[in-house]
Amino acid sequence: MMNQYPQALTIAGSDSDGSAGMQADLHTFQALKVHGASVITACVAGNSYGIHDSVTMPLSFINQEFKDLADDYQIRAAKTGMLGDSDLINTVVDNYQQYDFGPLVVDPVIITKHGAMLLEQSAFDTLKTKLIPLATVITPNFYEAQKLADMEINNDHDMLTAAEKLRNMGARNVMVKGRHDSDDQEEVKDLVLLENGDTFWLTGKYFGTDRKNGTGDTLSAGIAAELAKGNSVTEAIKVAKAYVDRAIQNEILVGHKFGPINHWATEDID
Ligand SMILES: Nc1ncnc2c1ncn2[C@@H]1O[C@H](COP(=O)(O)OP(=O)(O)O)[C@@H](O)[C@H]1O
Ligand SMILES: Cc1ncc(COP(=O)(O)OP(=O)(O)O)c(N)n1
Repeated sequence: MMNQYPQALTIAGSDSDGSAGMQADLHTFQALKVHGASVITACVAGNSYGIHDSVTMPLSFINQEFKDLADDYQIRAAKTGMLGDSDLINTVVDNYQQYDFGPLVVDPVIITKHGAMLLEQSAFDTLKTKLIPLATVITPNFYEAQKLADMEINNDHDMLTAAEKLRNMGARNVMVKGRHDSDDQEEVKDLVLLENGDTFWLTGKYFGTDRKNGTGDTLSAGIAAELAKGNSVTEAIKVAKAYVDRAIQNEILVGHKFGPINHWATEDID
């Protein structure tokens, strides 16, 4: 009998150095034993020193990618990553509403941890009003949560308020990722607000390294992979978080500066 693997979809940008974007998503799908399909929205040219150029895909091409997958594959969950501008978001939303690709994890990619803008400011409203209401889970980082909730986050209570604001925009479950920008900190704390109003915190040891590109993409792809297997949102988030933790804490030497996390970490340790 042929092996069967659940199928998941990443709707994201390509990152040429393989550290983030769609490449990180596909590494994650592979490691978590899910077949990864992709709708490519944009391409960025870059390496471990930074991003140097980007282009977006023609909207007609994106429509065709969706159609071809819907015609043939059985996608059980999807995630969005870099969407670039308002037209792209609208195209993704229209296609997602037309086809059945299962639960949707929205990683509201706005800016990389090294400061490259990956979403036009003029698209923030479209993101909030069109895409967020489709999210089964949304995974903003600290900066994105502040931008989307239009508030400053200074403490745990603020994180919860921001999560509630995002849920009021229509996201069913929200994971607000905590700060990790100071070598003085000992832990990182992410907050999860579930559809039923329950909350829990995920804490992990802060790991000081330059080799941590793609953490957010990996986390959201991990959640999508586990949802494609039929796991609950809570289980999916916990598995994805554990995967990212291992990938950060077992550095690999790829690139000369800000390198990728380690997608072999679970294999190497087990
Ligand atoms: N240096 C670090 N040490 C430990 N955990 C980290 C570190 N950096 C990020 N994480 C974790 O990685 C996950 C992805 O978050 P984050 O890096 O904030 O996303 P993004 O790439 O979207 O900015 C979160 O669970 C976060 O807590
Ligand atoms: C094409 C592309 N998409 C997304 C990112 C950002 O990746 P993310 O994992 O959200 O953030 P970093 O950890 O890389 O900052 C990217 N760089 N390229």
